[in-house]
Amino acid sequence: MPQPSTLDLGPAAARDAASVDERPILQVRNLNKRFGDGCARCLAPNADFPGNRCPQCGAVMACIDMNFDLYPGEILGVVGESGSGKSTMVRSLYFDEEATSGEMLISTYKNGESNLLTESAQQKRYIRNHVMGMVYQNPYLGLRMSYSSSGNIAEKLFAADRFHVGRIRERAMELLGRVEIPLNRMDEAPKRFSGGMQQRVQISKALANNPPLLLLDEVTTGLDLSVQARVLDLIRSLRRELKVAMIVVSHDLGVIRMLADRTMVLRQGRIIEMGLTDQILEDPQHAYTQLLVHSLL
Ligand SMILES: Nc1ncnc2c1ncn2[C@@H]1O[C@H](COP(=O)(O)OP(=O)(O)OP(=O)(O)O)[C@@H](O)[C@H]1O
Repeated sequence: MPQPSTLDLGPAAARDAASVDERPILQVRNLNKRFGDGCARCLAPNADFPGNRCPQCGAVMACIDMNFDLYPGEILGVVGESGSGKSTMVRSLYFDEEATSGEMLISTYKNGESNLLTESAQQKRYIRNHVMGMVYQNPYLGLRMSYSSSGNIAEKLFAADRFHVGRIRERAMELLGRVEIPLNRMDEAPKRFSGGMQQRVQISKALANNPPLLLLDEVTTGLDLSVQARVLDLIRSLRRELKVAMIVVSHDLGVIRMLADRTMVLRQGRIIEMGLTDQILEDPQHAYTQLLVHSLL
């Protein structure tokens, strides 16, 4: 039986599979992201060329016709080799990149009837503050390093029109306590914290307004194994307690095995396989997944 390369923590789904509601929290339909304008060759309806870079104009098709659902409280893992489109996919869902086309529906936003990708910039800001949280591999992207940790959380609460100073302080204490930042350090700036602590502050900031959906992009990459294990444990317990749905991008199958109920495999911008994590890791169907699993385990 294949074993994860770094952390041997056993399958996630068997231990804490959340009760999965019928209606997806997130539906993604035909998501496309192209870097570059494209040309007659790559924009043709049945364009066909090896890889995802147009040989004529150099445009990169980073996400091609991606379709998937995510259920409340579910963790969906995303794996694939470098350049397969993992980060571009989550960055497009969080509006860090402008998707070229497609639909994204979230059941708690306008009753799941509005395509978030075509909302106004103002609505997208609202969605990023209320409906989704993002945790980046690089904590400098998610935190203001010279603000205090409590100030980082306050910033997120302000953005959601929560201005009561006493309640903001209480909420910061609650969140930082939950991610095990000592409260006597809550007024310190994250730039003085270790990498693992910075990721924990970033997670607490992303959760400040109780979003039902959290996107995590390689959040434990580069951390020591013991620090990594603590962050992963935190993510699992948050899912259990808060029932927040998550998309977890990682090149580390140990992380995916520990966290994800289902996993999607990306190759050259396309989803080539999706299924229960145990099935993907132990009985991959697609030849590329077999290669990926065997090379990464
Ligand atoms: N700003 C950009 N301009 C042009 N091409 C880009 C840009 N960002 C990403 N790409 C291309 O899009 C494709 C997907 O990149 P992406 O970073 O999403 O892959 P990834 O699977 O996250 O890779 P890694 O695991 O190395 O982070 C790659 O071919 C990449 O070169």
